[in-house]
Amino acid sequence: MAPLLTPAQADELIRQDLTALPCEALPYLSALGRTLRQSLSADRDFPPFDRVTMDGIACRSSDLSLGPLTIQGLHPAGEPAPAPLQPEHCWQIMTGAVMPSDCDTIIPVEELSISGSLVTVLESAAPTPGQFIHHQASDCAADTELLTAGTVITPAHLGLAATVGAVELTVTCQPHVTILTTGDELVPPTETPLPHQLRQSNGPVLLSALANWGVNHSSTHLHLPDDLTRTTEAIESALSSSDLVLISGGISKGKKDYVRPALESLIGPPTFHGIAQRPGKPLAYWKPSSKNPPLFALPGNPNSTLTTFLRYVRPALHLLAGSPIPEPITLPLAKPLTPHPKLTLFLPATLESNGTLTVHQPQNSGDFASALSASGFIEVPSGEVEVTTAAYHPNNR
Ligand SMILES: Nc1nc2c(c(=O)[nH]1)N[C@H]1C(S)=C(S)[C@@H](COP(=O)(O)OP(=O)(O)OC[C@H]3O[C@@H](n4cnc5c(N)ncnc54)[C@H](O)[C@@H]3O)O[C@H]1N2
Ligand code: MOO
Repeated sequence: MAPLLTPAQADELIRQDLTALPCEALPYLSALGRTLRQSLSADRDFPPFDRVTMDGIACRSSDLSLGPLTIQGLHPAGEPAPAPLQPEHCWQIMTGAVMPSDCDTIIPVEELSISGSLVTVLESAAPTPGQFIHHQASDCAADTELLTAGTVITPAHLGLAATVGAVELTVTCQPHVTILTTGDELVPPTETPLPHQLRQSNGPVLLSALANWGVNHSSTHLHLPDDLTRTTEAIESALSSSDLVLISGGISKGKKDYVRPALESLIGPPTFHGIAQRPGKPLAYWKPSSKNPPLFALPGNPNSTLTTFLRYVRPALHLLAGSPIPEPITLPLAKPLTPHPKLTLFLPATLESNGTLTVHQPQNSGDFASALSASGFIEVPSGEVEVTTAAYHPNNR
């Protein structure tokens, strides 16, 4: 193995070669979680008219000192602006209605005494002219850009798309991801393993980690025996049919670790192999070329596969989607922690309600149970001095 990189050096090598996949147009309701590749602007002023914000009456403030007002009629939401208001009259008005242009004050129904068609303002009320009016264009003027390309679409964004009538959205195509897992010792989760066997779990973890990303229907998974020919054939086929290839296992120094030899025979040496980190030290990466899409060979220990997916593949998915990579957040640790002298540590952690991080120290990279209750993981660079804060990567992004 060549000298080990730092995580930051690996990030640089991964990030310099990845660009966004092509776009497609989708009905807006199918675009949740996808990356927007157009901007969205207000098609009109918002609100588009002076909008009433309380149920009550609309009147002229100058009429209020003259005694009870007479109700001229009802002016609900969804009606065009009403006829001119007669002197000493008012409109019974509803939230969402167009503010009549000859009125200046809204008084909520709670501050009124209504008897037949006569309305008296309660003595306890002190209406101010202009109150309870959401003025036209006060949220934004027509043509204001509200969402930029690169936005990952949330329900609130779809609400905006509906509001501005953007019923078709240009988004990034989903990547077709091929997942290959390796290992003679692994049997399908549906089978009962012999004493020397284990059930295969990294395939399901990667499939569902991608599904969390909305990459549901375009990922495939194949489990391979420890066999060079089978491994080479499966990788060759994956390279020709995928936007991204993820391989788990078979990338260390074992006699039956065939992933690197297979890839070297197909596309040459990796961009890097080995990062000074735990877990995930034997991570290897082949950058995209005319012969291959980007390919990550994730170390097979379950913690190593999941952590290297979250730490390295997830940012790569952001780049392929054309969305910005979320930065980790530096937060205080519930207890100080001693770094490793040579390796960056990734440790499962839970963000507590008081804003501190409780760290779950795994026994080893095969100890998947320690991560089960974690909300994310922390990244602790190598060093000699105890640390009291750490960079936190939440799982859910
Ligand atoms: N001489 C050395 N040996 C090892 C080194 C090293 O630097 N020198 N690195 C160790 C580290 S760190 C890791 S991590 C592992 C990674 O090795 P591989 O990527 O080749 O992974 P495998 O050997 O195939 O499997 C490791 C472990 O994980 C289990 N596994 C694998 N795939 C799955 C799966 N799909 N589902 C569930 N469990 C899986 C497998 O049974 C093994 O127990 O290498 C160390 N060795
Ligand atoms: O670094 Mo490995 O990923 O610890 O088991």
